[in-house]
Amino acid sequence: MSHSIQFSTPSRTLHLPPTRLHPPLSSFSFRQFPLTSTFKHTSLRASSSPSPDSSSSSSLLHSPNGTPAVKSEERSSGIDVDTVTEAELKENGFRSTRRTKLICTIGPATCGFEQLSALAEGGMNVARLNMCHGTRDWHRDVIRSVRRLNEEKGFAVAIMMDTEGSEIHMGDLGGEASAKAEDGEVWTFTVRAFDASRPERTISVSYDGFAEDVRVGDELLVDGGMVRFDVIEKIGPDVKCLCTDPGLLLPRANLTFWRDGSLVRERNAMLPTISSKDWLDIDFGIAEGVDFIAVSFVKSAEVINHLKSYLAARPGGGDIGVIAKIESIDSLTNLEEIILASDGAMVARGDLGAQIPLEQVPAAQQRIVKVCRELNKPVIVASQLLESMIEYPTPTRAEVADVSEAVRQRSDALMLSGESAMGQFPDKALTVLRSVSLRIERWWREEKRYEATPLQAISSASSDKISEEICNSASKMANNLGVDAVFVYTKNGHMASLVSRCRPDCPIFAFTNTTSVRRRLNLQWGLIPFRLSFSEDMESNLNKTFSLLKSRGMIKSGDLVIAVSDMLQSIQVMNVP
Ligand SMILES: Nc1ncnc2c1ncn2[C@@H]1O[C@H](COP(=O)(O)OP(=O)(O)OP(=O)(O)O)[C@@H](O)[C@H]1O
Ligand SMILES: CC(=O)C(=O)O
Ligand SMILES: [K+]
Ligand SMILES: [Mg+2]
Repeated sequence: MSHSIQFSTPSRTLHLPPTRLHPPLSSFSFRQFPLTSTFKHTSLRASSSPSPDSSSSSSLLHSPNGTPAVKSEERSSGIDVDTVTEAELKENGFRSTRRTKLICTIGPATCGFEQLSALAEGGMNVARLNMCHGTRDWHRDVIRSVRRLNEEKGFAVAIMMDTEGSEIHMGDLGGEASAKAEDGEVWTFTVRAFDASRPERTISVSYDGFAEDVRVGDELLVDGGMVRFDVIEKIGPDVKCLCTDPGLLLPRANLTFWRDGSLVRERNAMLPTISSKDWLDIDFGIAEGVDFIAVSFVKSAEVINHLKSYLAARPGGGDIGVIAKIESIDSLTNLEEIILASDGAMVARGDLGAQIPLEQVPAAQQRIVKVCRELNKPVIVASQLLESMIEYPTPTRAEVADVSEAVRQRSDALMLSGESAMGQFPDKALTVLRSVSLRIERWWREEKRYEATPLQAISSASSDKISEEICNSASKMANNLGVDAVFVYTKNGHMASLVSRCRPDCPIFAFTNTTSVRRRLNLQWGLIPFRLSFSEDMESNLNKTFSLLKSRGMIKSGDLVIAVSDMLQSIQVMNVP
């Protein structure tokens, strides 16, 4: 049985494009939705089986006679869903499906096909590549491995490329993994390049103006204070520094210098947010078809707009989401306009904590998460979530509390950095993120602890306003009726993000017809993205979806669902036939 609320939109008042119009009904009409029971069953092979050994062929669709497989991208009548999500749904039921998305930075510890495969099995939704490290050939290999994994094993792992940016950082230590600076040692920071191996106690600096900008008496902080030096002498391109807080120097670590207790932003503040090297990396990202570009050290909305217009003008570039990394004082000053211009934001606490006092980072995080939610942009909480797991197999209690807080704030995604890039326990770290997310989500859902965040209206165009109201109402209805899932049919993903923004109690099945939109949706809270070819006819879409999901055992007769769509602006409530 089905009820539908249709928003009839007389063109006289709302000027919707003709394709959105449907026969005039009373503004809010309930009608029976006749669902045919003559489902055409497509025979699906291993894709419905989550078992690891069968998953290598899991995205292949077999014809009823069991002959040749068709690649997921080529078939038109099937449905693609992430094999791990599918397994989770079947195992735990809809309600306990994880809502918080997980991002892993890929590095030497995780770049092999089997290692990537293990991360995908462990729940990685997005793989991040930090262009500060590695060669383009190395990154290309990782991107291709992830794509192969998606095709062969039925995942929808998205790829996020993170730009290097042109803030001041150390060189790469001539191939060494780290260097230890001891208390009282004198080190040389230099803008000279070394031809051969790195001279002892010498570090190269990326910024040519460094030796001119620093002054004797300044304090030099590596990675926001992991190691500290006092500047004691300047000799041409070399700056002699005395180590005052010992520690490990890591390749390409960020450098800041402080004078009289304040961060010095001299001419380095004028460095371009996107350097010439970054533009080459961006061209590489477009050519390789990455899903997101995360822009480091964003200072204003202009750079985001600039990049977005650059992407829009390039084939395939328009499919790439631009994520603003909030990690500088300027980005906090211009937060709202930056987030409005972007397709999402990252709370990059590592560098942020080097630019503002550490005790201000939690409040900044809360503010960024809140602004993103209000403006309907996905938000990622990043850096040091499980830092101790780089070396140890269990997290500290404090780290678990930090992860819990990010989940409780209902951020869209959590990110691993060194834990997955070069740590000893990448899979265990991912398991901790997954289990803490699930536990906190369940706890808060059961106790109905979520404060009702009043969401401000964000749309200006009238048809967008209708979509927004539909999603707000559908989410509220979903909570009040305790439905099993919200189904959203969306071509460009916007309607799905509007439902996600409401953070309803049930999972959101987002059906879209392109694989690139499907992968991008994988960053957003609570969305379970499916690829499905659908038509303008909601009745046939629903029939097709029910049939395909039932045949895979993902839904069953009697499940209560709410369906919304951006083609036909309607809300339908129905039991699966
Ligand atoms: N592609 C890579 N190759 C080698 N090492 C890597 C790679 N990516 C990351 N790492 C290692 O993992 C550590 C943490 O990685 P991550 O990219 O998260 O650094 P970050 O400092 O948090 O990011 P950012 O440079 O964007 O501020 C790095 O310091 C580096 O040692
Ligand atoms: C992730 C990142 O860039 C940071 O935390 O600085
Ligand atoms: K970076
Ligand atoms: Mg950073």
